[in-house]
Amino acid sequence: MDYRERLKEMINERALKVSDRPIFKLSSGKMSTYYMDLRTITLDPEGGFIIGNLIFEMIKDRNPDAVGGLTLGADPISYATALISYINRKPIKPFVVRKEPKGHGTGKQIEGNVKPGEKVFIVEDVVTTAGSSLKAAKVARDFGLEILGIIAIVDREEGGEENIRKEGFDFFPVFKISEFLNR
Ligand SMILES: O=P(O)(O)OC[C@H]1O[C@H](OP(=O)(O)OP(=O)(O)O)[C@H](O)[C@@H]1O
Ligand SMILES: O=C(O)c1cc(=O)[nH]c(=O)[nH]1
Repeated sequence: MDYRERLKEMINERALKVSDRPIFKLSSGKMSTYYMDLRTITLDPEGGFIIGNLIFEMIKDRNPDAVGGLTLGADPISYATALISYINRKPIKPFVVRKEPKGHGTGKQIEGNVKPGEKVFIVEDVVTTAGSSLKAAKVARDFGLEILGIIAIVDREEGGEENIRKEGFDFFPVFKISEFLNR
């Protein structure tokens, strides 16, 4: 079984929760009959290894300097991709975008070893409205990073892609929700 197939199996077995009533509250405030708890996979040795490999393969030929996104969902994805990139002798640095600038110390909103002018991909576990990934992309762009695109493990196909493209960013989902659910 290839990495994508195995990841799909893990999502079906572990991450996808479905109800006949809209019991899941989303980040946008909307209620949903299903929820993708991808942290059960991104924060897992096999899941992290597979995701790191899949994303590294997706981005390596664009020669990005770094990969990162909005904490918390993006963090294990960025770290896994960075570790796999190093093993493959093509290091891509991870970075973290805080939800708000740090209130003391450095006052930074972007943590990591990135510098203005570097090329980056923004990563995300789930895209619904894309509010979170666009926040990360805009903070990164304002810092001076060049955004090569936004990558999500799962796109819920609820307008996120349109919102991302409206802002002028490319979007590369690994899966669309229609591969898991008929809605
Ligand atoms: O496309 P959107 O409408 O923005 O929704 C998707 C976002 O919601 C979840 O994060 P959440 O807001 O639960 O925050 P967390 O990562 O801090 O848990 C998920 O990890 C995405 O970041
Ligand atoms: O929209 C969200 O907040 C959201 C949906 C989902 O399926 N999974 C998740 O982690 N967040």
